[in-house]
Amino acid sequence: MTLSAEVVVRRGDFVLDAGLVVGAGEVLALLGPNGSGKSTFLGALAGLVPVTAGSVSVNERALTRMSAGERMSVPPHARRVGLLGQEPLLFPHLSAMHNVAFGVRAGHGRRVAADRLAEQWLADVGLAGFEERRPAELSGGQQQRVAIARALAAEPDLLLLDEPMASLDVEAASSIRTLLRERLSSTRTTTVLVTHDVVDVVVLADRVVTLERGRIADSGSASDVLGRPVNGFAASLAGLNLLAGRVTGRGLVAVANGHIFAGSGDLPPVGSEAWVAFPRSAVTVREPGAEPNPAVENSWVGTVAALEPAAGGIRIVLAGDEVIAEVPSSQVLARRLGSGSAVSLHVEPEFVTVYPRHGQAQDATDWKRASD
Ligand SMILES: Nc1ncnc2c1ncn2[C@@H]1O[C@H](COP(=O)(O)OP(=O)(O)OP(=O)(O)O)[C@@H](O)[C@H]1O
Repeated sequence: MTLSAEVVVRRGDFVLDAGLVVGAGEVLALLGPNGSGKSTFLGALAGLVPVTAGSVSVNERALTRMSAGERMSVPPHARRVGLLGQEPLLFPHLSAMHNVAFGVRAGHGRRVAADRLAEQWLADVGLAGFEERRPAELSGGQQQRVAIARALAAEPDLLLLDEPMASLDVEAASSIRTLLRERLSSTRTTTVLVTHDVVDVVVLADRVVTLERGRIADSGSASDVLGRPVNGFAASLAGLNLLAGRVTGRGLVAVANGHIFAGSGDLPPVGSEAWVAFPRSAVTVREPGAEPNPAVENSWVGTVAALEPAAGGIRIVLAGDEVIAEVPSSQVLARRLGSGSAVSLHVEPEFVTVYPRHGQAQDATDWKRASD
């Protein structure tokens, strides 16, 4: 089933004005900073949030048509659209099997064999033997498995996933992610997945769209959007620093604060605007006193504004500098770094990617201000 949506939704001062096409069986990840309109978009697709103008259809079936001459919206329960959020929202008084059987009946519109199919679904999500348990007798991860079985058993034309792993611990999230991947590909369910987790994108998504302030900011394959980001949100999700600059020489880009970066990639001509991207983890903190020569690229001095936890170490946030460094905690301890410490930083050119910047009015940190 192919989803086509082009909607305008007004919520107070906020306006969502965005379109999506998701191919049959495709999993599209919808990313964006807090408040960019992801849940509003899912709500519009599910029929839970009123659409001001535009249309939503799945294959040839219109779900919403809002124009000057027509106001039509299929109610949520009649859309054949499944919605699964952070919370499993199971019926507490029903057993796991009856929760799933409810989904089966919703999809098939009849009672026949619902329990048998539900049993099969529970086995498919790794819960054989748990049929008679009520939600309160299941772990959070097991409850989410039941919710996935219930949603997919209804054979929805479109499945909407709103951060389905966000409230699970790392281990449960990982197994639910694997389960979703198997089930979505075997059922070829057209899916829109909202997430803040890069692992969800890498494991589940065929394609990625980023939203910023209610508009589509970028779209493409996961490797395009995360490997060559054009906004700070996607860069941050990918663990990259992203700086806007201008090409000053072959492979050299001067960024806003005057630092020069040498890198490689799809090099635009001298004088044109370019992005400079490099992993936060590729930034090294040098010994104090090893002051950089300002004439040498990729080295600069900063002041530590804050130290934060990061995967595998400590994130160094610099004062008045967009660059973030993620280093092993041993480096921070050895150099006794703390708020206010001066640091000498460096990134090897082999980690620096340069690519053209076409007419993007926003700078890489705009999204932070937008989500404040
Ligand atoms: N019921 C509502 N009434 C009015 N405005 C709302 C309502 N719900 C959300 N908004 C506004 O709509 C905008 C988009 O919110 P939305 O929840 O869609 O963003 P999001 O991208 O899903 O954010 P998050 O990642 O934090 O969940 C925000 O500015 C929010 O304040």
